Amino acid sequence: MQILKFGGTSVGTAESIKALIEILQSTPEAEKSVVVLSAMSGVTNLLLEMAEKAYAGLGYADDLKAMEERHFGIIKTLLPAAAQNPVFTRLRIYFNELEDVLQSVSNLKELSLQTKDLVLSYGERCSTFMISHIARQYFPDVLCVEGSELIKTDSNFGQAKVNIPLTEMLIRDFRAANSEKFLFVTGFIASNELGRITTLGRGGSDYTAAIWAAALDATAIQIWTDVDGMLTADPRIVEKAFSLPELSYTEAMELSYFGAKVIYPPTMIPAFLKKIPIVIRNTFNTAFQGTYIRHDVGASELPIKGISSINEISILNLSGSGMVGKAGFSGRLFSMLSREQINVVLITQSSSEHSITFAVKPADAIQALNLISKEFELELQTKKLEYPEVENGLSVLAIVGENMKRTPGMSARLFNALGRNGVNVRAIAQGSSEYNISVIISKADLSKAVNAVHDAFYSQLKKTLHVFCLGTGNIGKTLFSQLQYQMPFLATTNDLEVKVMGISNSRQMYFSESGLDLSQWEEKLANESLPADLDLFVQQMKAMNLPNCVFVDNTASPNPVEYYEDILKASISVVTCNKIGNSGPYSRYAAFKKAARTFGVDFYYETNVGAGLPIIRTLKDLMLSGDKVARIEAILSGTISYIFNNFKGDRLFHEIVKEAQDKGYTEPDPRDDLNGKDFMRKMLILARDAGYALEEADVDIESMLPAACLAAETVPDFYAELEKNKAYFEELKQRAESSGKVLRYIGKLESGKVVITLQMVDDSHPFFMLSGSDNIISFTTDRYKDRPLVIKGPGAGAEVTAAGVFADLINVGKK
Ligand SMILES: NC(=O)C1=CN([C@@H]2O[C@H](COP(=O)(O)OP(=O)(O)OC[C@H]3O[C@@H](n4cnc5c(N)ncnc54)[C@H](O)[C@@H]3O)[C@@H](O)[C@H]2O)C=CC1
Ligand SMILES: N[C@@H](CC=O)C(=O)O
Ligand code: NA
Repeated sequence: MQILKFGGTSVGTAESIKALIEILQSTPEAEKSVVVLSAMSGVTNLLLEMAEKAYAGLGYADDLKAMEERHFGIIKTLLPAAAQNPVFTRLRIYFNELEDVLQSVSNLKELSLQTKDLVLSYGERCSTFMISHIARQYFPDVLCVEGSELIKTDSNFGQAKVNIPLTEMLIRDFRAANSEKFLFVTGFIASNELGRITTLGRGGSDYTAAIWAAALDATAIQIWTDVDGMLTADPRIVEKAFSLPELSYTEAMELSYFGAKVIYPPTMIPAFLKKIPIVIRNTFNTAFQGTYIRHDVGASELPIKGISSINEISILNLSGSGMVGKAGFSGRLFSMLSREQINVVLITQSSSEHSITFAVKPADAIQALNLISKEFELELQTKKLEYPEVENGLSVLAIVGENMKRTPGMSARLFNALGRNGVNVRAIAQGSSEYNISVIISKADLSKAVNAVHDAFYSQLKKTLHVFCLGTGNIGKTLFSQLQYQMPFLATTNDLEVKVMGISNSRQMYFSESGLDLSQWEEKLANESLPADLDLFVQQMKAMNLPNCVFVDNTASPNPVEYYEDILKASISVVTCNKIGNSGPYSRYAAFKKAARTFGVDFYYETNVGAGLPIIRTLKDLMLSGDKVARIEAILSGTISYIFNNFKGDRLFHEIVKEAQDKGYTEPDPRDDLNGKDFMRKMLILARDAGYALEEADVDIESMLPAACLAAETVPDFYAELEKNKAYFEELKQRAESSGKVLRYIGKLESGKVVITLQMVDDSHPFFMLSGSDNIISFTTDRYKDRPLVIKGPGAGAEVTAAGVFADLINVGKK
């Protein structure tokens, strides 16, 4: 025998009532079960409003009419004409009674809790009578039951306490006397010893179901609602929240305590005591098999069951020497609050006993403050206690699950996710049951925090990186197409999803609420963009306050660099291929590193040296493991490498430079390659990463260009000068070729000094054999002393560079 309870939305429309009937029809032995019904959705609130209007002397006739019409509409739609009359008649009686009650409220200007309960009772009475009659069309022995007569309570109207033994006896007797009937029972309402209507408070119809289940030893309670059971988090906050197949009672309790509104577990206690399983089902999606809440849950793969949250909370902090070692202090505090019906949501106490922090609903905060002022007047006056202050604008986030008890590292995972996302934790509480760890955080961070924590715990889901990209040139656009192409691969092999939330070039910027469709970035920028404004771009990125957020700089501009430190300090990781940041003043380079370390985010710039080649990463690993770099020798200009590798036979120097530019090897301004500046930047960055605090002026560059080329004021002038000086380049080439050598532009770091020189090397030199845009780097270190560690490969070009940026992004995502 089961109890089936249908909530307000499940009885709210003709469609949903049809669905309810279908559910009953497909329930095996439905007639043996008991159906408990709520009022039609919105009706309870409407009744309350009518009562209040009557009390205020305002008109309520329209509302009453609307309520009547809603019910009558259902009757006309779902009952054949011949069956309608008795239902109309009964409901008219109810509406007349209700009108009389409201009229007296209006006349007497008196609205007691008792009267309110009476007014509210018409919601369940109307819906249950009506639906039981509709059900009669399909089931022969339906009986509508005024549940209020069987559930006996005290006279605490609005939140009456049930006399369980008496109620259970009445229910059992009633059932025995009607054993052949299919019972449809009003939820929520009960009566006191005088037979006056009372109500059961929050979650009242669930409570009715649980009471009936316990009284009749039901095998299960089905709670039919309008969502897919209990979810891992509030789906309005977390898009990826998913339905839980199974929970223990305790987990359901903990989860619902903060938030999850599907059921109100305290009402389930009668079922809990008798170990009756509860299943939450969706009237509008019967394919969903339900969330089971039961005593004997199986082992779960999930590290936690869910994340619950309270959007708005206030905290009070009480501190002072008067508390230390004072037995009974907290007892006095909390019993006083409970006496005054102030619900304390969470408590933390420092082990020094010097302070207690507790959280309450914002509406209770001022009252709590006043009560404390009174209760501890003496202690406050004698300064044994500090005057407490209320802090508002806070939220609670809690992770819940029985598995936490057995698994170490759960809190580490929670705090790591919060820390990396710059969520400051104001207070922490862990239930001694270890089923729940709660943190108090700023309300502005709640959504980011819940999403970040959800990503951190449910690793079987894709983690989402929220990315903001500057630059849509050579590298930027290649990155977008790689991202777009690799999206499915990322999802399957890396459990990662990359959402580009904002893009900008130097002219326009565009933000997306839900992540940009990368096949449309050009149209979006062209048609739906704002004028580019870097300041605003960064502001907006911060304001969106998204979890796992990354800023990507694919420009060659000094401007974005000004924001890196600030961005890192906002707990947003930075990935950059722009070398200007790391090769500027050393103090700024150091500040980036420090900000990333302090705020627990990543600052990745692999492509600053050798494009996608793993140079920065390799050097970092060497340094991390305590190795010392004695010497670095390298060819790090892909452009110059390409030029020297192709400057052969009768080819002209300036033509090959143009070719390198067309192939995307050069900087946006190719002069930056040929004048050695780009190479200088790379050597400087390497030297700094190797532990040398060098500045640009410390790098000695031998120019490979005649002075006139270096002086060219524009890029076209530069090309013209290169052409004019073709004899110079020709002579260089001849000299090298005639001695069986090749031209190489080589950087060297040794003893803390960096030099970049133009050399001619023969085939005995390790840098002799290069082709295309190859870079080569050799590290001589304490460990790689006799034979250096060498990395070689294409060191320029859009594909390899964008791929390096991409890899940096993925590495941020992996954390
Ligand atoms: N080409 C290569 O092989 C490699 C290039 N890089 C670096 O990649 C970066 C980008 O190079 P390219 O894509 O070739 O340059 P590009 O000139 O093709 O594109 C630069 C983009 O940045 C945008 N931009 C400039 N200032 C901006 C600002 N203040 N705000 C927003 N957007 C701005 C421009 O509108 C353009 O979309 C450079 O820093 C370069 O050093 C790094 C490694 C290798
Ligand atoms: N312009 C650069 C590209 C890589 O940083 C080069 O030619 O090496
Ligand atoms: Na690299």
